[in-house]
Amino acid sequence: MSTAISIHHFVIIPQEERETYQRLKQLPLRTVSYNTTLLSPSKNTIPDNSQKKSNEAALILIRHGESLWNAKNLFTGCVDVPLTEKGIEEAIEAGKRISNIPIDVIFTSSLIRAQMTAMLAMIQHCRKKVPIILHNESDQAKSWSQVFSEETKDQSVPVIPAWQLNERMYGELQGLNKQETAERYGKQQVHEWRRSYDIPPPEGESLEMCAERAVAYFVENIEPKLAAGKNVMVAAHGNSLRSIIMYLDKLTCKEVISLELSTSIPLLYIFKDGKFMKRGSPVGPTEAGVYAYTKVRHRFYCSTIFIFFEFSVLDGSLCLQRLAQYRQKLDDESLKK
Ligand SMILES: O=C(O)[C@@H](CO)OP(=O)(O)O
Repeated sequence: MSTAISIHHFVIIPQEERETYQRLKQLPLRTVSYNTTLLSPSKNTIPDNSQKKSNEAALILIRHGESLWNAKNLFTGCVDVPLTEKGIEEAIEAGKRISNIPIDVIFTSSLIRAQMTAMLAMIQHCRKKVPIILHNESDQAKSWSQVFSEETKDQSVPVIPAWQLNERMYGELQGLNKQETAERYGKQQVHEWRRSYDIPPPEGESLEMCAERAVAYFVENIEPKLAAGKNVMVAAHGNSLRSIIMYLDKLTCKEVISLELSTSIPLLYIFKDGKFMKRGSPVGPTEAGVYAYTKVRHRFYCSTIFIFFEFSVLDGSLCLQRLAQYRQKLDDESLKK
């Protein structure tokens, strides 16, 4: 139901950003009418695929929310454990942050924590398309999960599970407590097993070995979708995503050591002309450990205060659009640096 609502958006801009904002205020703006649904915090601007330039696509990477073994501080690797309640909330929150970005296809690992995260996030999506897991474990599984209505297919988003995106196999550390393992083998040794590029944990995979399958899968299966203009979400794991980010950002073996990913924080990349451009997280305040947060955007969120008051629909929507343009401008500027 479309209900008129009054909202006025005051923005207090930090001194050093005021000039840019003044310039942005002069930009010509499309007027839109909002209904109550669209005015919820995560649903203020809805880009449409039809407006998207064909040679450009969005890539969202998301590490799963907190798992039961994350909460117990156990090495998990390829052991298939579900999310905690906190992990579920994190996934829902992540979904709110990306709810305005149209998603054409989702890739997940074959592990339940990544799949839960993708599904819970999609429930928040403004388009309300249904994520459907495409089972490919056997021909029968494929054939038995077919959908026979084009209209229903249109209202769904395919979810492709791939074991290649699984967490790195932690070998004989799986199920051990991280703190106790550090006490037993020494902090330095355990840090090398956890974060180095080429030192594998006992009987497990190094990041390099994990990259051999995860990055190869990304290049062969995910990049072609992006090149075809499809927006893709990848729900995976701390280390499989570290290896993919290493590839996207061309990080060195040394740089990747300090790359840490928070649980369930969506990272956004734009794929354009064969290149990946890192963007800040789509919406929301800064958080410790958010890898893709740009410096400029971080400063913006830290020093800007938003106050909402009742006013008119038109002024409210204009203000929201200007703010979105302002954020975009900050990201574009930060990308040039
Ligand atoms: O236990 C694991 O599988 C991973 C991710 O949670 O841990 P680490 O941070 O040590 O790579």
